[in-house]
Amino acid sequence: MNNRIKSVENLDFKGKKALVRVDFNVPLDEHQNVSDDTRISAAIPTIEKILSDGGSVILMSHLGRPKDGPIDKYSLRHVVTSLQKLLGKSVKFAPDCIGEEAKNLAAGLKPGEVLLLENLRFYKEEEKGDEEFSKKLASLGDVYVNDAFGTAHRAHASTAVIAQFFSTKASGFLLKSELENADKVLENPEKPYTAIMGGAKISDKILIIERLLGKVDNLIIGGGMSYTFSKAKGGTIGDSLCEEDKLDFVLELMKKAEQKGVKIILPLDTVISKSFANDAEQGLSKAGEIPDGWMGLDIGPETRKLFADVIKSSKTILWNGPMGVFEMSSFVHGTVAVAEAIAEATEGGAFSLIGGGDSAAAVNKFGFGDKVSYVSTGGGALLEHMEGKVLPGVAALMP
Ligand SMILES: Nc1ncnc2c1ncn2[C@@H]1O[C@H](COP(=O)(O)OP(=O)(O)O)[C@@H](O)[C@H]1O
Ligand SMILES: O=C(OP(=O)(O)O)[C@H](O)COP(=O)(O)O
Repeated sequence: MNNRIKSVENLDFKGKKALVRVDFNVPLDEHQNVSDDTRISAAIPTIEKILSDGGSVILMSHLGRPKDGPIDKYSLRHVVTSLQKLLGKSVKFAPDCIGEEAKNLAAGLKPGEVLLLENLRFYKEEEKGDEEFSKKLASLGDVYVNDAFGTAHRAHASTAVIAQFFSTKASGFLLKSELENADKVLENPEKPYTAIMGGAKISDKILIIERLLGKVDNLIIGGGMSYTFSKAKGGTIGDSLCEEDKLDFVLELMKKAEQKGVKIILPLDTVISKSFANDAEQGLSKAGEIPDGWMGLDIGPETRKLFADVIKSSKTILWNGPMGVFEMSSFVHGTVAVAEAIAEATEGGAFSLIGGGDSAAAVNKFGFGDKVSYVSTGGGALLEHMEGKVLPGVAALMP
């Protein structure tokens, strides 16, 4: 990381109110309980350092992608219990991230106290990087700290624009250590270098793939991402996830990969389902031959073997995005098979880096967290850092 950026470890927060951007975009179960607290626990060292100096902490984050203002499903209130448990102390909650109540709660914070603000994305100004909104948030604290590695690739109000309103700004422990760990791979990746992409954020991550082509030898595409590739190649994909406006882009991407000598490895078969439900009627189809009225929700057994063989012959492995809807027991097998192959490759000496909110949750859920080299809290952020980009959330911390 750029060594001109201040770190919380070199600051004294005594008597200060630190406004800390964290990434508490965590998976919630059907009862709105946190189902994986990796991202919350990863932010604890920074919070504790500020509190132990005699400062107070105002936490701000997004949760999910709300489109039309406040909605209970995406309320950060749902993370309070987990946060309190991990911190071992009570946390105040502001039901709006700006406005009178947030101001009063922030102003009344005593040293050692923690306040969590409601979801920043309940305001469209957050993603737009609106200056006025940033200023209102900034008025809540004296010092700005960014520890939201998972969101550092977004040039949003709370991750980037806000920094200009502070004379003291710093990276948290998590942001710093994530960048340092990723840099170990970035500097000298041993070959063959294989990237594995899956998940559901297709339009974002398809663009990243293009830029990874200059770095990797193999690119495995699974999960929700793969159906756009199938369709672009002329296949039928039923009701599977697809980014229609990226079909031409994907064809270009495959051409570019061939020119660069990068192997793109796509699924051979797909577990299909009549609806997006664990207990719906299920079947198996060849990739690109999914009948109407069905959707692909996991990679099939032939694909699992194909992907595992490539992974096991790799020396550097970068994985973001589950291979299927791993939250439902019927569609876990692809993600488990890939995690197993990565664990085996790692045991044989490969370096494996796995990132993303859901990917980290999957790896932990299936017990592979300590069988891979490093689990990052960032997915898109990790990939963008790995392609050599300075992330906006990091750039904003430079003096
Ligand atoms: N075939 C699929 N159809 C629909 N959703 C999928 C499919 N495969 C994976 N997913 C979903 O992708 C989500 C994770 O995607 P993403 O956010 O891109 O990953 P990460 O958080 O690890 O960066 C999971 O919730 C998973 O259920
Ligand atoms: O979960 C996140 O990214 P990830 O899915 O790439 O790991 C971050 O919280 C960023 O969320 P966003 O992709 O809605 O901006």
